[in-house]
Amino acid sequence: MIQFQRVSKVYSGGKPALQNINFTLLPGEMAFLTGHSGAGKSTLMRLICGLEKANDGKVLLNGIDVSRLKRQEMPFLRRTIGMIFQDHQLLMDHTVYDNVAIPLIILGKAPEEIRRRVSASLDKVGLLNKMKFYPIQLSGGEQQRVGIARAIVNHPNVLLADEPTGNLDDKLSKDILKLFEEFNQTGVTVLMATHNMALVRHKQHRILHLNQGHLEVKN
Ligand SMILES: Nc1ncnc2c1ncn2[C@@H]1O[C@H](COP(=O)(O)OP(=O)(O)OP(=O)(O)O)[C@@H](O)[C@H]1O
Repeated sequence: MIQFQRVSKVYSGGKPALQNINFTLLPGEMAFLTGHSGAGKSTLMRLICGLEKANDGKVLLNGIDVSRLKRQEMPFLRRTIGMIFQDHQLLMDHTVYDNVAIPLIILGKAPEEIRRRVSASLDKVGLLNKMKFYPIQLSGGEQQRVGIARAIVNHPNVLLADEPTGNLDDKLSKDILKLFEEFNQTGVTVLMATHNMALVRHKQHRILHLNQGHLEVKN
């Protein structure tokens, strides 16, 4: 579950990026986070995973106040979250397999478990046959799917995706969205930021709309 209680964020020297944000995303819920460029979408995502701290209010993730966690407690929090970025942040000098394996290597998992989980993740995103490729040998959509496989390899119960379809055409964007919906159907809480209203318009999921740092919850 993700809960924001009267959350505000101001970057030093700037105007408020988020003002008095209140919402709850229930376990297993899926929602879109929309808004114009600079509305505060990335800031909100970064607050959930502890990459930024709120100036005011509480950000609760599975009941834990993220803004009060100590630096050394952060890795425990991050294990429960899968993060996907627009620019996917893959290591270009590592194979697809290695990129997906990284979170598990960091956690010190046994090689056999790593093999099993990486294969399962790559299978889910349809890239099992490309595990030995390097990211440069893949299309933009495939690279994005490697980033998704890496985000789900540790079985997170929350998936945060910040403009995951930003660089992709309509067909690929719909494919990626379908993938998130499939994860959501297995009980994963999903929050996906996008400025692509056409992509989300006919979907049933809740829309959290940011307008200059203020939240307007639609439907
Ligand atoms: N590290 C930072 N330091 C100072 N100001 C920042 C920082 N990051 C974001 N901002 C400012 O906070 C506001 C919200 O930015 P944010 O990146 O959260 O918006 P966004 O909705 O994700 O935009 P986009 O769709 O363009 O990615 C903007 O005014 C931005 O300039």
